[in-house]
Amino acid sequence: MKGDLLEVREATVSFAEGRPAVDQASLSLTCGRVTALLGPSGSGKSTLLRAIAGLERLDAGEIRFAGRTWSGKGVHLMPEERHCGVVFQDYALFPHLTALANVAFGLRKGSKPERRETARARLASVELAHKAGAYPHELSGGEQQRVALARALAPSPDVMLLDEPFSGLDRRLRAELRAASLKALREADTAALIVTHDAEEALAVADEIALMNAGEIVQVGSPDRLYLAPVSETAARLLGDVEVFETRIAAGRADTPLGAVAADGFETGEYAKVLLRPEGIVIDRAAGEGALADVSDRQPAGGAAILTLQLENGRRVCARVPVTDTIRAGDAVRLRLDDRFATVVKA
Ligand SMILES: Nc1ncnc2c1ncn2[C@@H]1O[C@H](COP(=O)(O)OP(=O)(O)OP(=O)(O)O)[C@@H](O)[C@H]1O
Repeated sequence: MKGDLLEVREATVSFAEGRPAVDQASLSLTCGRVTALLGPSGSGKSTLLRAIAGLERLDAGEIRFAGRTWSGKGVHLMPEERHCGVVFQDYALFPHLTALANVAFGLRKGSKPERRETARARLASVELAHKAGAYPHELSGGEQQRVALARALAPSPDVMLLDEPFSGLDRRLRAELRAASLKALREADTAALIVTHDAEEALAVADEIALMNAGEIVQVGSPDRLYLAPVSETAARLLGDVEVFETRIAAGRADTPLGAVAADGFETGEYAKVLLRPEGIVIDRAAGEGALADVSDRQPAGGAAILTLQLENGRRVCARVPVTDTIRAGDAVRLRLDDRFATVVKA
């Protein structure tokens, strides 16, 4: 129901000696919202998802939904008691059942005709009503994944957990499947968690992103906030390109070769890092103000071009300009920073 919360509090899962696979991770999921769990391979994303689904036990911490403990001290509800829908990357459809029968399979409530009706509605919600009678081998990869989604959504779960659901598909199909899935998830009003290692995908699908690294949740927030105000260099790099300038705070400001950034909450003399997104590098023609730089390279990137710029002190930075921009390799330019794209964090 709208507003219900799934709360993961300091959840820890260990498989062996040493660092736990999930290390005191905290996260909240809200019904009607999609959260992306983004992190590199091996960071613990699947393990956390499996713990929420009840497929892994917690060593510490707890998982609660709408105030009821699912996992915690002395409590471990079985997966079927959690009312979670799970979609894995490999679809796992029953090969001998039609698309409709696959979707109807997990339904327990209602008469047989009612269950068929619910299954039909779910297939329609992923735009596959016309494939109800097809067997999995007669469906494309993207269609199979949509059937898997419809099957997981059919019993109207409180929580939907999707582990890399769009990988293994080509770019165009991925985008289509993503749009269809998001529509179905939002209509279903469930709390959805989508695991991905693809930053672009996380930015595209999520109302909220949780960044995971080495078992820990390092930051949670809206895509814009995470892009513009990362809490650390690690968090910044998980979501996209960033230039990092090591600096020392003086008079409430952090200096970089491209200009200063306000550094509230830091002491004078403290070491810090300025994290600057590529969009925050402003390029002026050589006559303007700012740090002098040579354009050492220009690479096309679709509608944009990536410039490599060498500052007088030898430091290189990369910036994006529209493909229509006439700056070329060999040009001399001036650079300054737009502090809306800069954040100061502890060194
Ligand atoms: N059943 C298991 N037994 C032992 N170690 C495991 C088990 N499952 C996961 N691990 C380990 O836990 C760590 C986290 O794995 P996990 O699969 O959760 O990461 P991930 O972020 O989902 O990675 P990927 O994106 O590659 O799927 C890894 O070091 C992995 O080797």
